[in-house]
Amino acid sequence: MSWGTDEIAAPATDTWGSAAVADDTPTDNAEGTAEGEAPTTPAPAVGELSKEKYVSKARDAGWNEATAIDFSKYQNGGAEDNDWHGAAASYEWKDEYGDVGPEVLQLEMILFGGEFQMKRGERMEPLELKVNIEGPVLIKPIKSFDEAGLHPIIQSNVEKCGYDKPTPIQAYAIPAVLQAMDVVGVAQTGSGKTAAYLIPVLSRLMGKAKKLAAPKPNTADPSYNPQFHKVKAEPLVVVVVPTRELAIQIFDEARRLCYRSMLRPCVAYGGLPMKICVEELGKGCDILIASPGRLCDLMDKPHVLTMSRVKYTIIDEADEMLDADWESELSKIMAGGGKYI
Ligand SMILES: Nc1ncnc2c1ncn2[C@@H]1O[C@H](COP(=O)(O)OP(=O)(O)OP(=O)(O)O)[C@@H](O)[C@H]1O
Repeated sequence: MSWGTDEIAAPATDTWGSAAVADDTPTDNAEGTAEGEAPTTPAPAVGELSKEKYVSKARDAGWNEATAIDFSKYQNGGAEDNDWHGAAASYEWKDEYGDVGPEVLQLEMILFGGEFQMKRGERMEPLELKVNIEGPVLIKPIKSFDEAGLHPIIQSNVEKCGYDKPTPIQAYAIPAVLQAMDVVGVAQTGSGKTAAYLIPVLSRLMGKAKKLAAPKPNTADPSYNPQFHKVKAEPLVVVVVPTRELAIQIFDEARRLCYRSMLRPCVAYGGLPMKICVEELGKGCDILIASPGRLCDLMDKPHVLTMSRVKYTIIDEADEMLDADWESELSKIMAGGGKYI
């Protein structure tokens, strides 16, 4: 795994943030097909549905929101708040689906309806447009998401998120990642960096997930029993973030973008009961968003997590993560659990 040589920089007057995507599969091309897509009936637009009705149906159907946890039950200390966002509803995959799962309107309301989740950024227009690119290849920016040749399911999820057009960082980073480049992206805060790496990475994995991903249990099946059916988490994508707030925010975006895909996102961050983390990972995990300390703890439990299938490593807030404080954790993570300093 190497650090990026192509740099995308959008100078701004504001706070800065950065994200680095490292791709372990440099020979692949962007996938743009949805062979075997399951036939679906067109759904009414979310806005036309009665939100209350679908959210309440969703709850009846067992889709769980992030729920408060009584930490006194776990007694492992260290937890400062009592929200466990890792158990928030995400798309549950069944073996019998083809490459694309059917729509679940109740979940769609939760993911894209906006009751629980932050969605489309309203202040994208005034974003600074000055862009610097460094690297051997000149990237032609995309002007629309259509132009990017995304997998249809990711394209549809982007539309459901209400993203009309790519932000500057997305216009450059999406085609670069789709062309299997390692990318270092720097842009002002709130400029859509999360989607800038998640969209192309997920799009590239779609269609290949069946081949690449580890088998996962049918958690949607009522007979699912964690004791017997739990698996080892073998993520294809690891996103490392410095704070739990950021981890939760990225997890939310991943839940939306993974809708109707067999890619299952999970989040793990410090301060939360390890027992619950392990339970969630035991349901299978393709996209792992984690804080460095917790990720290293999990890597020390090879029966819970292995990094052997990782294809993409993303370091969010890379400027902060590359600080000396995180050196040993990052060395371990980048070495994939093998030798590290
Ligand atoms: N193309 C787009 N059009 C409209 N809204 C978007 C687009 N891309 C992302 N957003 C929304 O913009 C908001 C900010 O995005 P995001 O959190 O990814 O920014 P960021 O650059 O990662 O910020 P930070 O540096 O604070 O982490 C989010 O609500 C996200 O859903």
